[in-house]
Amino acid sequence: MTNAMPQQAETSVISAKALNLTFQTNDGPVHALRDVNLEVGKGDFVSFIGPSGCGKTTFLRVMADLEQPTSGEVLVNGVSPEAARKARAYGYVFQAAGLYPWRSIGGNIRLPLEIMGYDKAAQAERVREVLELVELAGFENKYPWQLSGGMQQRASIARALAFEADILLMDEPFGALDEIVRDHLNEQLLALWARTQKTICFVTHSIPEAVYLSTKIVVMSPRPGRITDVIESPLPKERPLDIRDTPEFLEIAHRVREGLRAGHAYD
Ligand SMILES: Nc1ncnc2c1ncn2[C@@H]1O[C@H](COP(=O)(O)OP(=O)(O)OP(=O)(O)O)[C@@H](O)[C@H]1O
Repeated sequence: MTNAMPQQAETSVISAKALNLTFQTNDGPVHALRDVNLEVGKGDFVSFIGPSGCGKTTFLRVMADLEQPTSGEVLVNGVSPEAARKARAYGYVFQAAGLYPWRSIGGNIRLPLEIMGYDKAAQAERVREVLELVELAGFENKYPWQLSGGMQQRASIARALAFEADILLMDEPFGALDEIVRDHLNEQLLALWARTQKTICFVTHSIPEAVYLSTKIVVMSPRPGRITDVIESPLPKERPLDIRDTPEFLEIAHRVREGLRAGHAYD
């Protein structure tokens, strides 16, 4: 018997077409994004890597409806970023954990749920679930200052996961952490991604981090901010940390480095 179901075409979760964004500043126009085209499939883990000022954060902010493009189009889940924001299609994790110091960890995670009108029982259930996902079960009543930097960043990820969005936008979430903690969080994030099947857009400055985490690596260069290479990773989904010593890993890292070098102005 043949399967009569048509093969499901890969659905684009993020689709950018001829995207341009120019900031008007007192020193003249800044071309933060120039002719950016990108398709991100469901369940992809996409890293954006490039030197300071190449438009990584701006691109993420366009997806999140925090910046408006000058021209071109971005669709998130097939709709405008504004419609996606209203539908709570994504969670956003910032560079700094950004937890409210006067609220407990549980209170911080509950905040978006309170705003969205989840009832008390559903809030409690969701907080418990996401704290487990980021391995912070039992820390609900602690305050941010009682947690290490890595734990705070995990709590911030838990908050972004709380309202069950399919997309996670992460702007250099581990940039301020030391390498050992960062390695550990990278492992945990991969496990979380595998468990939840989310689509993740992740900004980073680190080549090993981008190669270790991603199914797709987007290399960007500044002035004007544009995409110079998109690498589909041949690495398996199952990735122990020591995969970073394999020839396949080093080959991709080399290609990313070459892409960064080609687009670098050295000024
Ligand atoms: N609101 C703004 N007004 C004017 N210029 C801006 C604004 N936001 C960003 N820019 C400029 O746009 C360019 C891209 O900035 P963006 O923050 O997206 O870069 P980035 O690649 O994320 O950098 P970093 O790695 O340092 O975070 C930079 O030249 C920046 O100075």
